[in-house]
Amino acid sequence: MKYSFRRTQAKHHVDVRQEKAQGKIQSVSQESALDAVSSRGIGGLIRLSTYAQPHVLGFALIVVLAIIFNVTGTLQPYLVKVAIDDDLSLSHPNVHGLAVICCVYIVTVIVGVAANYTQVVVLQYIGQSIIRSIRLNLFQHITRQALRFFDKTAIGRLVTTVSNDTENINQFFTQFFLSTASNALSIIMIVFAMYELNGRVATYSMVVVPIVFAISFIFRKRMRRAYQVTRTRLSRVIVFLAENLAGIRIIQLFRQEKRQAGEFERLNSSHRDANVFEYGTMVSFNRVLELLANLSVAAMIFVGGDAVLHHVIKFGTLYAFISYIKNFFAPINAITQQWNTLLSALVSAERIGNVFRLEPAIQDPPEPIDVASFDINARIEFCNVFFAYEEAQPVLQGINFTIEPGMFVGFVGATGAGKSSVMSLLMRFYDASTGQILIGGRDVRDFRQVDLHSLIGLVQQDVYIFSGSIADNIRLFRPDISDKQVVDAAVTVGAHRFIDRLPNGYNTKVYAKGTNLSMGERQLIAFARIVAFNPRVLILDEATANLDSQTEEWVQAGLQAVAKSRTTLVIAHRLSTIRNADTIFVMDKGRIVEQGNHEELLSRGEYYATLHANSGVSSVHTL
Ligand SMILES: Nc1ncnc2c1ncn2[C@@H]1O[C@H](COP(=O)(O)OP(=O)(O)OP(=O)(O)O)[C@@H](O)[C@H]1O
Repeated sequence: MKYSFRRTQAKHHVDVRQEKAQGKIQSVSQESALDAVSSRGIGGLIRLSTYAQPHVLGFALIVVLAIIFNVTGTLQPYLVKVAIDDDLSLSHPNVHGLAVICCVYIVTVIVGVAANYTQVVVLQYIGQSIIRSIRLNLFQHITRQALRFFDKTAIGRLVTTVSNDTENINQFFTQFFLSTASNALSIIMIVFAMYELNGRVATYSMVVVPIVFAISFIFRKRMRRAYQVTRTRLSRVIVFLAENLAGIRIIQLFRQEKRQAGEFERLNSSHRDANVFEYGTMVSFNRVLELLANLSVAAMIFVGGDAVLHHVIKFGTLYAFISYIKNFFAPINAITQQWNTLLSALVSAERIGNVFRLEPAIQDPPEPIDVASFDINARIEFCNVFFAYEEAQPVLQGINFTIEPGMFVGFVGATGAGKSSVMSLLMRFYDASTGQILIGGRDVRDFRQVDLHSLIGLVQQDVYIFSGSIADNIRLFRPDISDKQVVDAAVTVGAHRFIDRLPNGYNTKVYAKGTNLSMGERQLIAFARIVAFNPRVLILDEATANLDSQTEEWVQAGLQAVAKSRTTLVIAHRLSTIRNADTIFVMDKGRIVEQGNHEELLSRGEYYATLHANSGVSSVHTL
């Protein structure tokens, strides 16, 4: 394919301008809290360096190895100089001296290679250990966040932080740290060696230093900008990919593949252009430095050659100078190439810091109830509860009810009436704006979240199945739930029938999200999970999908089995599910508008009776 860097460069500039105009490249003030980056600050990196503290000895070893590597590298041209000036230039060349220098040279090469190898391996180990700890802490911190956080945050954004941003920190410790320390040392040693050989010629050589600085200064700004644009565009590609893969069914159902592929292509092309521009800028910088290095060598051949002819320096010294000048540019080039590594580490450290700074919106109380010594009778009370996800959009408006231990109650109402929100508050996924929610007479905010969630089991409409075996999915990877308990739970809810027929029974592998199981089978596994975990309260958000009559019968029987001996709250989409409920709460626009058992509500002839009349022909949701 014919490729034009200039064209890409021009396109890149146009894209950047357009994106700025459209506000896609956001200023810090416009970005979300998670993306806010103060590009110059090194605070984030300093805070993350606490993860490097346990490896101080390892870093010390790396510094020693870097010194050894550089000393051997600097010695080599000097050894050649000694061989030329002291052994070869004599009227009778000193063959024994040459042999000694040859041996010493080989030793320096072997020692240098060994030091470099050990240095890289140790550094990789340290870098990977650091990111392992950061990733683990990030994962734990993210999973502690309240649901409200996940409502508003793109999952792709979090995936990028845990995968890419931590990798950038690794590169900082492994590449930037090693390269900068080692190359800086190399420059110092080369300058030292040059002045040792001949101060005047060394001073002439230093003329290039300000030129190198000027070139670096000019390119630095361009490289930084190019780098930031590339990262922003890569982040967009990842977020787009994550969201589209998560919603792939919908995309396929609505035949949006082509449109989404077009959008993905646009994002990818824009990332490619930014990347090509970034590399183009970097390569131009490298080539300019290389040109300067070669011009310096040419100048040295002329100036140094003249000095040799006038016996100011020896030929071997000229050889050493030429080698040192070439070697002088290599570390400068390497250091400037690390500029991007530093930049990305700075940005990533800030982004990681932004995640760590998030305070979970739902916090455990300082002195939680000791559930082990508290006999919870599982009475549930809502006392004048008001709630809104967004201010000014009330979702629950003065909810009051009491559910006695062991009761089976149903919640019905049109879509958006607030049924699921009631359950979310009971599970303390969110906190009520005002009012109180009590379990066994104790406020839900007085429990540790982990205790509350072991008291209340939740089966949602869309049962989540993890990749693993059926048994793993019933015990949810908890090793203390034995195989017998798993089978007993499945038998209790009637899931054993279908599991037993599978080729590998309880060890049958299921795909992530349970795509190789039917809706009813997933429901039964979710019921078995509840029995295995044995919570005191069960919340069931009944599946809306139509099950065949046989599976529906099994699911109903399963539900009766789990509901036995525990308080059960069912959000019913089919009124048949709650026909026998002790009480039914009928909700409308965030309020409980009716309450009673099936017969009482029917005889009243109001909202529930209308729902019932319509439920024969259509779903409750259509009201
Ligand atoms: N995470 C959320 N963020 C913002 N608003 C939400 C959120 N979840 C629900 N809502 C809004 O709160 C209101 C009540 O929703 P809720 O899910 O509790 O209703 P529901 O009765 O359970 O409906 P359905 O039967 O369709 O599940 C709706 O207007 C909905 O748009």
